[in-house]
Amino acid sequence: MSILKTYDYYLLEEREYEQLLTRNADPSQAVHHVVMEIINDVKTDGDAALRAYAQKLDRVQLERLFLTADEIAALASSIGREQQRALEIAFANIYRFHETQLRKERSIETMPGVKCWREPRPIEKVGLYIPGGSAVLPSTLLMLGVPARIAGCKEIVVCSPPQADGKINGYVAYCLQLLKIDRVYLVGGAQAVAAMAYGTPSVPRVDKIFGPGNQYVTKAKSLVQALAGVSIDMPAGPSEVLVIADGSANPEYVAADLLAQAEHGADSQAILVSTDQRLIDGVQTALEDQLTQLPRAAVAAKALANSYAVLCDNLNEAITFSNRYAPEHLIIETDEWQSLLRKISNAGSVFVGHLTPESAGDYASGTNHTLPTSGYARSYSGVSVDAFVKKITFQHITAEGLRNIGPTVEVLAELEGLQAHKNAVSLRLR
Ligand SMILES: NC(=O)c1ccc[n+]([C@@H]2O[C@H](COP(=O)([O-])OP(=O)(O)OC[C@H]3O[C@@H](n4cnc5c(N)ncnc54)[C@H](O)[C@@H]3O)[C@@H](O)[C@H]2O)c1
Ligand SMILES: N[C@H](CO)Cc1c[nH]c[nH+]1
Ligand SMILES: [Zn+2]
Repeated sequence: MSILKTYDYYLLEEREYEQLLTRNADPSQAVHHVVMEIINDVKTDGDAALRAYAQKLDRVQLERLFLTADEIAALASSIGREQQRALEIAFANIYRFHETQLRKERSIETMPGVKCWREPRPIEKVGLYIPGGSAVLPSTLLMLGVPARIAGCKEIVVCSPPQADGKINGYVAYCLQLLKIDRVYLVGGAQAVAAMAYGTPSVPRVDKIFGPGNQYVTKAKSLVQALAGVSIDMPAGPSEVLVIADGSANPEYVAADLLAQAEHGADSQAILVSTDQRLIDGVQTALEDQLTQLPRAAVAAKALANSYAVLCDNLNEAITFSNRYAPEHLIIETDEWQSLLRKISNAGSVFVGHLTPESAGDYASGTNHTLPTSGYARSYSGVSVDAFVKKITFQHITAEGLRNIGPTVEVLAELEGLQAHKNAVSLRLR
């Protein structure tokens, strides 16, 4: 039995091609309506709405909506040394990769005496959403908290769904300590996004909201961006992977990489694009074997039911398909990977060679795992330090500079009919 339905690239009609590229559509607007109601409730009722949704959606009764530094420290102390060490190494590698992103830019003299430059300034208040529905992801806290710290953000608000005991996971607590964040809000889903967008008596309003999440979280981020005037990092919804593999690939590795994203959630998608039918057959067999070994087999099996394989004639076609799909993660498992890199135009993060599992980037190699999904890799980058700063432009003009640039500005102001603009220059040239 084949787990992945296989399409022949050559036989794809345009409409079918389009359907294969579409994911997480909400045609009945069901998610939209649910999320709109949650946003309105939080906006109107504040903390009371957050408590009610914690009860309804997370099955937890909460008095206080946050944990203090002492409570975080107690939870963090419960985790093992091996796990602490792994989180510390991940923290250090993520820090090392991201700190170079805050490089000072050069000042440019566009004409003699006319100098222009840009300087970054941290976004003052940022909100980080750490998913906690089907799996708790402490790694996501490192992926968001490290660039926020490097950028110098003054206030870092962290929200994550409460566990059944009304607390958070000890690994998340340890990451909070590594990041020197001394409070965490026990709020999940769309209600967390709404709380950070509007503010409630307990949860501070922020200037920009970051973080991945399920379809409710992702929808809430796009809605509050329009309704509350708060910025967001990007649409970072259910995880996706597209693997390009040829006859040189190991089917066991390919199957493992597909399953690694499939186990995130039933709405995840794992796509195999190959030039070799035997490789596709081998991956199907390996998927069957490996799936039975997974604790989250039921979730992964559902995700694979939304997934598929595409058989192409050559690697150029494979890249063309991938560029149109614009995957969150692209893995290239072929000996030819070097010649393909320059042809990649749309992808969140790329993993090349047979020994580069995507899991390395999910946790510890240093790159960021908060990435655009659902085709948004066509126009968005993943999270980086840049996302936590604004870049302000500056300029200084000398007397010589004004003589050089002034006449041009006068002509342009005149042709736009904006006399006051022209005067601001002419007065200084007199
Ligand atoms: N793109 C990325 O960068 C990236 C990174 C990490 C994780 N992810 C994705 O993040 C997602 C995490 O999802 P999750 O569900 O595990 O955690 P989550 O924290 O995003 O969502 C859990 C919350 O969803 C809300 N919710 C659940 N059912 C609801 C309903 N019927 N109506 C309204 N709200 C409801 C609840 O408030 C709950 O607390 C996964 O899809 C994973 O693939 C993406
Ligand atoms: N693959 C996820 C991004 O889509 C990130 C993650 C966190 N933990 C494991 N994986
Ligand atoms: Zn992952």
